[in-house]
Amino acid sequence: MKPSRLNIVADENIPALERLFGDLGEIHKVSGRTMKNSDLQQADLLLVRSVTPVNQALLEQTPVRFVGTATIGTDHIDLDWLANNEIGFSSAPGCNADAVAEYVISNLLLVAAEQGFELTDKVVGIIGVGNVGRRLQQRLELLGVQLLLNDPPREAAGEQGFVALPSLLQQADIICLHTPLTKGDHPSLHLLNAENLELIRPNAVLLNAGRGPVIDNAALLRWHQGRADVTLILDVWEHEPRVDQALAQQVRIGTPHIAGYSLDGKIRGTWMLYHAFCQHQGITPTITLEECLAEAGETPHIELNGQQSLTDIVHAVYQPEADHQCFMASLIDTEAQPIAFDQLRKNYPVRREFVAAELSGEKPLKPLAAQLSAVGFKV
Ligand SMILES: NC(=O)C1=CN([C@@H]2O[C@H](COP(=O)(O)OP(=O)(O)OC[C@H]3O[C@@H](n4cnc5c(N)ncnc54)[C@H](O)[C@@H]3O)[C@@H](O)[C@H]2O)C=CC1
Ligand SMILES: O=C(O)C(=O)[C@H](O)COP(=O)(O)O
Repeated sequence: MKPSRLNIVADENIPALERLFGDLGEIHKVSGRTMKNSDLQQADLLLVRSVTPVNQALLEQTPVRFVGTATIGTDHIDLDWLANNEIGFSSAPGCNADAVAEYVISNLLLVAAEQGFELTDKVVGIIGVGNVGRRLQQRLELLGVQLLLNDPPREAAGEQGFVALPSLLQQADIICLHTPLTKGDHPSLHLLNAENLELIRPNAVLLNAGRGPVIDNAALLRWHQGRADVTLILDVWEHEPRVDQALAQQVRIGTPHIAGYSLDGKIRGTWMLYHAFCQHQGITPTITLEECLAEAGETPHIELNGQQSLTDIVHAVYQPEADHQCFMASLIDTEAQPIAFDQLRKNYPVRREFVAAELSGEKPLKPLAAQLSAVGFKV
């Protein structure tokens, strides 16, 4: 006999679960990393994050009728199996795209300050111009940064304005990877590899906040051992939660797959699943995204005094160095490292998006006001 309330199994690291799904059913929280078929024997609805492979092994002979992943990426989901078994599905496209764009901007401003250059004197190459890449493009363009874009699937669909990957690698001073992990047309697995890493220009910055296996990590390590002039910023790792210790020692900034971890982005992800599930069930959603975000709390307050630079203000909201230091400390015990990786993610401090920051004090003058607005602050 079907229970009158839904049985919902959810990754314990999904925020706002009770707020959004509490009225729809009983929520059973489990570890996403170790979730198994036996956890789902009563489940009608399954809510996951990126660390749970959702496939036949997990779902066969369970009553699950709808799967939601509170993530942009879907490489952990066997979409064909879900479709063939008439199981409803939703991801959360774009939910944390602003967070990733802000992660990139914070990191680039950090490296620019350290190495004494201006972003406006550099060419930034964006590989993968979807929700994340496009938002990064828009913000950098407004800052006056020169861009090169690479996105073969969009180009094949008739969109204009792209360059081929080898040209981008040869010409860009800063390379940002934002492709999904795909294996079909235009596969992105090992998109950067031993052969084309050689094209990267001296003193470049290479940042990956897409998926780890988009760069062949073994090739990256070998290549970088002879190319220490290139600054590496890695948020994602080929075999995470296991991180290649030697590669981690080569990076300027290393983080445990948290580029998208703004509280805003995470709540938006859960809300998008709530909305999609309501639609699937023919229920009218009663909770708005704005209500949920208003309950997020902990808004950053920044008192402007006329002395701060764009970098100071951006870093008052998000400074990647702290994440990097925690990440490096998590590598010390090699055996416990994968567990520490997940712990850092589970206990990630509240990080808000730039738009949530409240600026008070001296009104910023041009050009700072324009720069703040370009990167996403409400000025
Ligand atoms: N580090 C993190 O915390 C996060 C990582 N991600 C990753 O970033 C990826 C991108 O996110 P979105 O921009 O929102 O996805 P999206 O689906 O909106 O855009 C992806 C873009 O990449 C392009 N693309 C696909 N294959 C390509 C290839 N071989 N070469 C160049 N471009 C290619 C697509 O045409 C599309 O325009 C996600 O799939 C996810 O894997 C997303 C959010 C957070
Ligand atoms: O949205 C995506 O795609 C991501 O990569 C997420 O930010 C990853 O977060 P988890 O789902 O692994 O918590």
